[in-house]
Amino acid sequence: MQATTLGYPRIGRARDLKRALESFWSGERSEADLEATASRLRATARDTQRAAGLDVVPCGDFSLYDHVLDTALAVGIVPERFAGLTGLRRYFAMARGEKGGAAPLEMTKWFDTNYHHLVPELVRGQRFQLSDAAQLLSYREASAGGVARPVLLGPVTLLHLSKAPGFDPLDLLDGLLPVYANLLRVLKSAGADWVQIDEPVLALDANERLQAALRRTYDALAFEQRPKLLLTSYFAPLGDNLDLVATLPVEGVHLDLVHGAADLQPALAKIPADKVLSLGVVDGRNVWRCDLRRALTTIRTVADRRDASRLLVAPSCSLLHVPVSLGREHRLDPELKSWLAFADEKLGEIATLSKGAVYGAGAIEQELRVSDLVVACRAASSRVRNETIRARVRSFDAKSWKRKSYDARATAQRATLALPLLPTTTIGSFPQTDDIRQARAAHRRGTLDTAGYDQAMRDAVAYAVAAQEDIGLDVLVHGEPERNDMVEFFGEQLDGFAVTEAGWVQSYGSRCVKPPILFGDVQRRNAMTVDLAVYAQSLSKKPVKGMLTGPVTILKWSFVRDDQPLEATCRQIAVAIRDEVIDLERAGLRVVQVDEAALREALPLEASQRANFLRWAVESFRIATGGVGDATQIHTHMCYAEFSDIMAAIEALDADVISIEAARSDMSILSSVAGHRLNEVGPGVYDIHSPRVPDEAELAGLIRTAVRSYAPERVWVNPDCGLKTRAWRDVDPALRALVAAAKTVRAELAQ
Ligand SMILES: CN1c2c(nc(N)[nH]c2=O)NC[C@@H]1CNc1ccc(C(=O)N[C@@H](CCC(=O)N[C@@H](CCC(=O)N[C@@H](CCC(=O)O)C(=O)O)C(=O)O)C(=O)O)cc1
Ligand SMILES: N[C@@H](CCS)C(=O)O
Ligand SMILES: [Zn+2]
Repeated sequence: MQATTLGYPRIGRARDLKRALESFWSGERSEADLEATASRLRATARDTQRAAGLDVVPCGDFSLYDHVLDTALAVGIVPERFAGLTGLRRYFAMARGEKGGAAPLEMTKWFDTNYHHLVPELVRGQRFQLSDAAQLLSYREASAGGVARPVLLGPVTLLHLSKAPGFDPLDLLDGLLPVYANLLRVLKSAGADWVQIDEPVLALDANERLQAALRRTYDALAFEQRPKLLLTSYFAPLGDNLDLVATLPVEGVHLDLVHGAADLQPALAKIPADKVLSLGVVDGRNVWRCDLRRALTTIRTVADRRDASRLLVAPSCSLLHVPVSLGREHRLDPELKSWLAFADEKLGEIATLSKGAVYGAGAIEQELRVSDLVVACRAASSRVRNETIRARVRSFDAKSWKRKSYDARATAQRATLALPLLPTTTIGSFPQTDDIRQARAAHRRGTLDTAGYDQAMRDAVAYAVAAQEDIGLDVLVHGEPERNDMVEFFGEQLDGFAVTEAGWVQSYGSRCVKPPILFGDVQRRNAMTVDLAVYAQSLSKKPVKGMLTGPVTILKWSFVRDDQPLEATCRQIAVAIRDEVIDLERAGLRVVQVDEAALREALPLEASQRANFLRWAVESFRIATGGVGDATQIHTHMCYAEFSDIMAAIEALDADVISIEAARSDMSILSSVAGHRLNEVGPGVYDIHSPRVPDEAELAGLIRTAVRSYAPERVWVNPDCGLKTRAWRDVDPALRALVAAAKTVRAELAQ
């Protein structure tokens, strides 16, 4: 029995990677500095995992930006437009774009997580070649001090996640497999005994096309001179893919026994006994301490039937999705803290379980007792349940969210808002400048008092409103300066949530989030956003949008309690947001946006669970937004473009206006939107994830595409997402170009 992980957080304890990347991009630090930080981070990850008692440590799980991009580069998938570039310049151009340069790769969510990966671009007749030695180097680096297992993204998942205009990416599999075979040979000759090959497509519902590709792949890779393969999938049960997995010619299989506990018995029956099983019993997606006794029972069930030398104890998935260490949390309530385990604490749990499995429960008696106590205390804690909240939440039913028809609402809204055709707006946030962040940091440290901080935020709002007036936007926002993050900000104010000091998790590249911890019943104590929204509205005659995060997004981007169905938790958040929407309307705001940026990402991977999820997700949104009058215009926003499969649910949200990401994919989302009654739609025309500043002609072209596929009187013009990551020097010209482009197309339509 050996203890292992599938991957470790890359960003470092103090977000060292973020700082190293951003200073490299700004030209302050050299490539050598960046590589030195990366190498130090990999060494620290290895040392930490070994010191925690892990027997096998993964390598190659580190990435400077994204592991899907790394894999694409390793096999030579480089779009033609980057052909003139090499090395890190090419790498980051593909990841983020360059000013005045080619557009970067698209970015999308890694399965149902808040981690974004880049989308490799394939062409017909795509040639592959082994072109990057990163895996080999990381293996050499890691194996110097102990047993290391290289991690590779599998060929089927790589192709499945890639863009292949007009053809099936899996058609290219035969050309790709020899490159993987070469890579495996190289790793073998460097000494790698095992390679972890991640094929999370196996968490998707079984389909013949993927299954055939997986069969073809692992048959082709079943040659003698290669390392043994540990095939992993995670985030959902293998389900109907289990029969396939059980018969693939690989030497080991990982099971996510947290999200796929139902796989265990069939896996034991079907996976041949001579294969290694990796038992993912520690939750790699959430922050609750593992119920060690329960996990040990699971491991024992397997150990009773299998040779222990062929078992691994592991987290359910890579630890990429949880913060690094609880060691940096000094302000968390001690009771709540005692319930938690971040990545480093999870390493300890894995090592303990492996010890308990080898030497018996007696060898970990102390740890089991503490774990039992935590489980019992959490279940009995008065912090978790509040009957008053529960009674109030139960009182909301379909009557509470019924609004009049869109047509009736639109008439009322047109009368009060008096907007032009193709109204222009933004998604909510304006640049989080150094001044804003420093004011917040000073306030946190106690060197700026609350009055001073509030004034700094009001100044930022005034600046944003004046800028929007000057630029000529039609519906304004206050700019969200007071929000460290669109979810954490609400987590700080709602009962039932706790926030961390340093619980950072990578979202994309150098960008991180600090998901709040939703541990108990949720309610709103006080108005959370009304003051600044009212202040912003007082500065302009144009309508200002109140700005809130929706219940599904708050739920999805928090670490959520696992002691009740998500539906019940989401409803509680919905009622709290409803109170805020109503307060904004009462305070005079005529437009309120309730972002559901995470709705698509929250869609369960298993098709059988989707309808139920979509029902309660839609109900939650409608509870949140259904308390206002007809003339109040409800906007929502989603910054994840893959939603052709949830269009009916998006329609059922019945928002008056929805803004959606579209720019990086050349408005291809419009083909899904057309044919649906989505009321009014704002397909994003400005890709805010890139430092590129779009020009007016490019934006006008995208707006023309939009009005060709959707009735012009229902089209809005806006960026893809919030502007918090950009600088005013870029935002200002980009939004001026956006307003000018809207005017140009408006004039064309009037002819
Ligand atoms: C829309 N997106 C979001 C997602 N998930 C969320 N939870 N929130 C989102 O907005 N998922 C999908 C996308 C992902 N997009 C982004 C975009 C931008 C960021 C980002 O910029 N993150 C920031 C961190 C934001 C934050 O919390 N800032 C704090 C400052 C924290 C800080 O740096 N503190 C310093 C201390 C400073 C001092 O004391 O001197 C420190 O801790 O060292 C704030 O504003 O107060 C980032 O920098 O990565 C994320 C996702
Ligand atoms: N209102 C938020 C939405 C991001 S998804 C923002 O503008 O940053
Ligand atoms: Zn967004």
